[in-house]
Parts: sequence; C-alpha cells; structure tokens
Amino acid sequence: MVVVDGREEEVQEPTGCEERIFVSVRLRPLNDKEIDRHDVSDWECISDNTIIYRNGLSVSEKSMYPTSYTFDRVFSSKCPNRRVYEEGAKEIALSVVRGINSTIFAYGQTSSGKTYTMTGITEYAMADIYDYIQRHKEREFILKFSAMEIYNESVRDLLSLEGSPLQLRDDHERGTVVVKLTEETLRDWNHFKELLSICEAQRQIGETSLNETSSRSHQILRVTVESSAREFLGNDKSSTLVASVNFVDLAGSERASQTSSACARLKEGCHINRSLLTLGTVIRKLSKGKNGHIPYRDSKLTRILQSSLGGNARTAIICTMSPAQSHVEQSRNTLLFASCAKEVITNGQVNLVLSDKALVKQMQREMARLENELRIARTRPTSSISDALLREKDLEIEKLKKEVAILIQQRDLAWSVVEGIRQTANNESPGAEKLVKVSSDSQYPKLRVRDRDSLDSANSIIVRPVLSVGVRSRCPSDIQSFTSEENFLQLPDFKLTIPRPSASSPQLSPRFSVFVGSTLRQEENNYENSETPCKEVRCIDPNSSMNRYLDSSFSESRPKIHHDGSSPGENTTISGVIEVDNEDISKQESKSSDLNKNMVFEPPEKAYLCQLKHEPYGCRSLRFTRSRSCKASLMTVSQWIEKAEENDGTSPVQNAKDFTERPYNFHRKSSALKFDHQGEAEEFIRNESPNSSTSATVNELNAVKSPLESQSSFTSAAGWSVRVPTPGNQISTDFHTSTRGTEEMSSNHKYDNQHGDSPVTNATPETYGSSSAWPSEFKRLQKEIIELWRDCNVSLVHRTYFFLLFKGDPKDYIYMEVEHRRLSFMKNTFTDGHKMVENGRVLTRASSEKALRRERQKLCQRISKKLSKVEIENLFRKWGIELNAKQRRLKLVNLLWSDCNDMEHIAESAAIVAKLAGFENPEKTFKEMFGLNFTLGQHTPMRHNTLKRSVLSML
Ligand SMILES: Nc1ncnc2c1ncn2[C@@H]1O[C@H](COP(=O)(O)OP(=O)(O)OP(=O)(O)O)[C@@H](O)[C@H]1O
Repeated sequence: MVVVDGREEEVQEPTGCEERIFVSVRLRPLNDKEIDRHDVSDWECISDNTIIYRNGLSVSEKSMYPTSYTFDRVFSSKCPNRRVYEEGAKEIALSVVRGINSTIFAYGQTSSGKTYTMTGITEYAMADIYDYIQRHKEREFILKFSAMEIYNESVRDLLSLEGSPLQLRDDHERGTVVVKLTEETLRDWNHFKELLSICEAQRQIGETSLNETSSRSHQILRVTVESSAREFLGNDKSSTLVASVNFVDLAGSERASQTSSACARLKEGCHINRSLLTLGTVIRKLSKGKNGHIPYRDSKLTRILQSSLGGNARTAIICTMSPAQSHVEQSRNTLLFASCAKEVITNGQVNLVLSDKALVKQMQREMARLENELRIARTRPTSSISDALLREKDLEIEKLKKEVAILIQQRDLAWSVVEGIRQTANNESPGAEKLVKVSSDSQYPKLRVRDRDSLDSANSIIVRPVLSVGVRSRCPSDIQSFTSEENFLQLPDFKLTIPRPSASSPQLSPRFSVFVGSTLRQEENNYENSETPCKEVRCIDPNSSMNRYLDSSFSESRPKIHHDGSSPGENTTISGVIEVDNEDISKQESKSSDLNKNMVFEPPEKAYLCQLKHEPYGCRSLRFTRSRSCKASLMTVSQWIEKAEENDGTSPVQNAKDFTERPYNFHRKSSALKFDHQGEAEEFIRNESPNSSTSATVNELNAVKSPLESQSSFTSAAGWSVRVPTPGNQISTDFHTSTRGTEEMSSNHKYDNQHGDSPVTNATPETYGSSSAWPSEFKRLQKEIIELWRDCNVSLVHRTYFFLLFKGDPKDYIYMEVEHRRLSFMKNTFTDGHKMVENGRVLTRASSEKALRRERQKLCQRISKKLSKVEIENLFRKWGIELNAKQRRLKLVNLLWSDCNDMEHIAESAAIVAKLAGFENPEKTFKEMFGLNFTLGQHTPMRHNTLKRSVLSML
C-alpha cells in the first residue's frame, strides 16, 4: 500500500526470489558407434534424482569418485524430450511470460545429446509460450528472436547470415526477428511454426557455414517477450514486462587433449575450453557464494550469459552424458560440473519497463514511502531527544531550585544585616533620616566624592555607608583587577560615598592618615589601565597614630603622612575630603591626581579597601571593601587561636601579620568596648607573635580614640565599618550593587513589604520589645542556636562571645535571627555534603570538627595559665573528673559546651572559655560585630558568586 497524489493505491508489485539453478542429468542411449565397439553403459538412473556408476570402482577410484550422484532430476536414456522439457525446463522457460529472464543450458561432451535435447526443449517451450499468449491476448505480446553463435571467442549473428530468409521480412531487425503477435498472427499457428522453422533453418545454415564445426561452437537462441504490465500496474497499459529466455546449446566439453593435434584444431579447442573453463570457473565460484570476484568477463560465453549465471534469471541446466564406459571420464566431469551448478543461486526478478507516466507514479510512490519513513524517523529521534532534553532540564531545574533556596537564605541573611544596621543607625541617631532628606544632591542619592574644586563650593557633607555586597562590576576592569584570592565578593561591603563638604562645615573636614603599600600600587596600576579609573586604596580610621601600625618591612615604603593641619590623635570625622600626601602615589596617579589629593590611606594590616571611582557623571565614590591585607582582620578569635596554634614553631612575625586585629581591632573601633583583661589578650598576642609593631597596634587600641568612635561608628568583624550618624552629618545605610545602579532605601523597603517571607524584615525590635513573646522567643532561638553551634562544630570562643553578649535584650533579635539563619545554612550545607569556602579555605564538616578539636586542645593548654590550681581542682570535682585521671584537662575541655539542653552547663562552659581565652567581659563587645559578620567561627556561609547573585536577584 502506497500513497500517490494523496490517494492510497494497492498495487501488486512484481517480485522475484532467490533459487538454485535447476540441474538435471540426461543419459542418452548408446549410439551405433558405441554399440559397434561393444561399449557398455556404466551409468544407471536409479530414481528421478539419482544416477549411479554401475560398474564397481577400484579402491583408488572409490577415494576419488562418488558412485552416486543426486540432482533435481535425472533422465534415463529412454526418457523422451517431452518429459525432459516438462520436468526439467518448462517451469523455468515459461517464466519469461511473467517478465522473468530464464536460461536453459545443455552441457555435455560432444555427441552426448545436447542439440537433441535443446531442440526438443526449444520447440516445446515456444509452443507453450504461444499457448500462453493465446490465453492472455489482452497483454499485447511482442516476441523478438535472436540467434547467435560463439565460435573461437567470436560472436556471430546467425539471423543476419547471407541467404537467411528472415532478411526479406519487413519487421526484420539486424540480428533479431521481431514478430508482433496480433490477432491475425496468433490465428496463424503455421506462421509461428514457420518462424521456428526459420530459426532452425538458420541454425542449420550456420552449421553448414561452419563446415561441421557447430558442435564446437556455442549457440544461443534468445526469445524476448514483451507484454503490457497491466497485471502488475493496474490500469497502466504503457508499462511493459520485458524478459528473455535463452536456449543455449553449448559446445562439447571434451578435453583439449582429445582435440586434433592440428594447429587449427588446437586453437579451436583452446577457445572452446576457454569459454567452457570460464563457465566452469564461474559456476564453481558462484557455488561458493557471490562474495569473491566472478570472472564473467573472461569469456564471451560467460559475458553473454552473465545474468543467467547467478544473476537476474532463472536457470536450468540439463547435463547430457553418454552412458558408454569409454566416456566415463567426460561423464564424471559433466557430473562434477552439474554438482557445482546445483549450488549456484540466482535471483530472477520481474523486469518491468515503466512508461514515463508509470515512472512518475513510481517516483511518487517512492517519494511518499521515503517521506513516511522520514516522518517516522523524525518522530522517533525527536522523541528520544525530547526525553533526553527533558531529563536534562529536570536536573537543571532541580539544581536551580537548590540554588534558589540557597539564594533566598542568603538574601534573608543579607537583609537581616541591612535591617540591623538600619535599626541601629535609627535608634542611635533619630535625626539621620531628616538629614538624609536635606541632602544637597537629590539627583544622586548615593554618596559621592566630588573634585576638590567642587568640594570647595560644597555646602554639605553626606556620608552614607552603603552596603555594597561586593559587586564591583561597574567598570569591568574591577573584576579583572581582583582575580586574586581576595574574596571581596564574599562579604558585604560598604560603599562610603562622600559628597562635597561644606566650606561652612570645617568640623567635617577630613583628616586622614595616608599609608600606601606596594600592593596598593599594583592595584592602582591595574586601575590606571582601565578606561574607567577605579582607585582602590586603603582607608583607615583617620587617626594620626596609624603610623604605629606599620611594621618594619612596610615602613620603608610607607608614604608620608599628611594630617592637613590636624594633630595626631585629634578627633576627626570620617566624612569629608580625604587627603593624600604621597609623592609616589601622586606620580603614579598623575592622570587623576585630583583623586589622590583627597585620599587617605592606612597600612595594609589595618586597612579596609576604599575604592575611589570616577563615575560617569563626574562624581566619585569611596567604597570600602575587603582587601588581601585586611584578610587577617576577618578572622575570628577562634580562628586566631587556631592560626596561632598552626603557626606554632613558625615565624612569629608571620603570626603577628596574620593575627593582629580581630576581634581586638574591633575593640579599638568601639570606645565602649573595654576588656577587663584585655591586657591578657594583648599579652597573649605578644607571646604568640612578639612582633613589636603588632604589639604596638594592640596597645594603641585603647590609647587611640578613633574618630569613628566619636561618631558612634563601629567596625564589624567582617572587615568593614558602619558609622552611626551623629548630628552634623548624615548617615544612612543602603543596600545596592554597582551594576544595578543605586536605589533608595525606600525601594528596598518596598521589596521587603512585597516579600514578607523574611521574618527578619517583618519583625522589628519594637515588635519584640512591646511583646511579652520575646523572652520565650529569645530562649527558643538561643536554644536552637546552641544546638546549631554543636551541629556545625562552631568555635567555642565564638559561642562564648555570642552567648555572653546576647542575653535577651529585645534589640538582640536581629543578631539572633542572623546567627540562626547563618548556622542553619551552614548545617544544611554540611548535611548536603557540600563544602564551603572561607578565605580560600575549603570547609567541610570534617574540617570543622578538626578545627574544633584543635581549639579544645588550645584551650586545654591554657588551663594551667589562666586558672589557679584550686580553681582547676574545683572544676574537676564539679565536672566529675578524677583529680588523678589521665588527660583530665582535656577531658574537662571536651566537656565544655557538650550538653545543649542544660543552660547551666552552657553558662558555666561559657564562663570557663571566656576566662581561658582572656576575655571575661564580652558583654561589652559591640553586638553589631555578630550581626554583620559572616565569617564568625570557622565557616563562611556564603560563597562569592552566590552572594553576588542573591544580591542581584533582590535588586
Ligand atoms: N536421448 C537421445 N535419444 C536418441 N538419440 C539421441 C539422444 N541424444 C542424442 N541422440 C543422437 O545422438 C546424436 C548426437 O547427438 P547431438 O548431435 O545432439 O549431440 P551433441 O551433444 O549436440 O554433439 P555436438 O556437441 O557435436 O553438437 C544425434 O544423432 C542424436 O540424434
């Protein structure tokens, strides 16, 4: 069933099939000569299929020759031609009327009866063809006759021979007799018989002309039958079936040795044998399959009969043999040939010659079929591809869902921080909002630094610490410049934008100390190369004593400090013009010297990165970000202890460099923060890293009153500072990214309102402060946090700090919430088997456990130093440790913070850790440190990119 022109047509396609050559063997009777010489018959057909050698074989002959041969048919000497035709050739010969080529061979030695057999078969076949035509008159048959002879490897057309009566006929074509069998001719059987007789006559003529050489030539009578193909193609009368039947009378297959020794005869025999030998070779090869080369071209005979030998034809071979004993050798060769021939497979196909119309139809059918196949083929792969794509997309969706969950956590956490800052600022400076409103630069609500010239004309200063969350892609070169291990993206940054100061506000004139390190220069050079100059410098507390922070290695390259008239130690404000008095920087920054003139830097160990930018509108902003040099400042107490322990035995100078500040420089930032035992902490630092500069730094912490402190500013342990506004300047917190532009805080609040899923943004201190629910909520949060500390192996020092610091004040809610979320995130991350990166370190649950063990060991070492013998023994007794037990100190330390359900135990543990760590009044610690610190403990819950994304998604 095929579709043509949109119609389905059922067409009987002519088909052929593979089949073996039909091989039969025919014995002739002993002829007169054989009888005369008393030759005997050695062969006998014992059945329709088997012929045997009657005489007994010698032992040697038995090993060489079989005595019995089986074929499709065997015909005895008494079998008439009719039966040989009927049983050995008819079916195959008549295939021609169905459009299938066919060939009837007669193979055998000379005088074995080939001609005798083929004459009878040809006559009967033609008679049957005639009968068939008579019964299928509607098919309009055309018969074409041709006869050829192959002699000495030359082909002759027997029908064009001189004197042939066929030449006189009108429908004669050279070498072919064409007889259109019309009603008239079909009625004239005699006429058809005449044709046959003509052919026979022609053959006789050929024989005559060859001077009795006919037995040494191969003669082929070919009858081509053409008829309409209506039987196969329905109404299409123009297409035809064309097939030929070949009647082949081969030359004798005797050996060359039996030919005349005369030269001519020898040559003739060679040629005969050439065709016969090639025929034998072809048959033998074909009997073994068609894989190898078949030498059809090696002889004329095989070339002409190529399609009949293993090709598109049905073939029957009748092997004739003499029964005489004297010809036994030739007879065996004939049987051997017949045995090979019966293995040959042919594949006769119906030969359909399509008319143009039928050809078009056929092509259409083929196209329709191919299109169907293509459609199916497209459907199948598409389906499989779709499945694969769906699976891939599903995985991607799952992955994105997880990322979204993480980002939501990060967003909430970041907003918690922002809210905390905002609330702190509002609480401590009620006039801040009002001052913000009177900003002179309403068009650009973010804070900016203008050129010095313009600063002169400025009439106000607005300092707005802006939570920048580390996205600095406003100029692409930023990113390129920060491909180092700096993880400024990891932590929220503040962008401090300082607009022009007011000339009438001299109290706001900035007085910054300036220190520029080599790292800074390199970074600045990077910025210089960018189209948008972004200057990253170190900005510090504007305190003249900052030069003390310089260590010996740095002091050589430190720039000159310019105080702009301010005396060291003078309380100055952070807001306003930042002045730079550094020759090196001025040279390097000659192209933008106006920027440097207003910049103040601090030494790397104490620095926050302050990024000064040219903005498209000509303004500049200072951005505080983390730098490599302030990386140490990001470390927590526990990290500090851990690091100190790690560096035991290493250069103490290195220790001093790495562990100089946190949380101690944070103490420095807060005037209210004074440890009773701070001296012990400092002593510890000196003991661990007896670097003079570091010691000086620590010693200066209390001695120096930061201008930030004067403004109620504070610095988070995360490495950036937030200043609480005081009357006279304006401070507000904001949350923005450089790439997305700036948005007013109000818009962020809108976001909060629209996304009320954050309990932090929904809850306010007032909410808890005015509610009796807060104490219970605090206890719940505290208990969960304690459990999370345990689950996340958080530093005991951190726990202690936090526990002692947040004791239930309603304002603590934000820090409790932040801590809770941070720990939850951390726990989930560890539970999922993920890693976290903190300051370039990969943190896992295992590594956190290891760090906690080290911290306990470190604390264990400090027991003897920090506690008296009596205190220690009392603790052992109270905690159920035998006084003479091995490793009793370590057992004691291991018990610290071990029972999360016993708040008395927790409180006692905190007291012990505080004493061991040397900070016994942590309640005086600035609480914002925890609210803003993402790196407390050993872990950093946010990764650079995820945090960045989370911020972008929020904006
Ligand atoms: N089955 C048969 N019954 C009676 N006579 C036969 C039979 N087969 C062959 N003959 C006779 O044997 C003689 C030789 O036969 P034929 O000419 O057909 O042999 P051939 O194989 O064609 O020889 P060549 O190879 O020389 O052409 C003929 O006189 C023929 O009449």
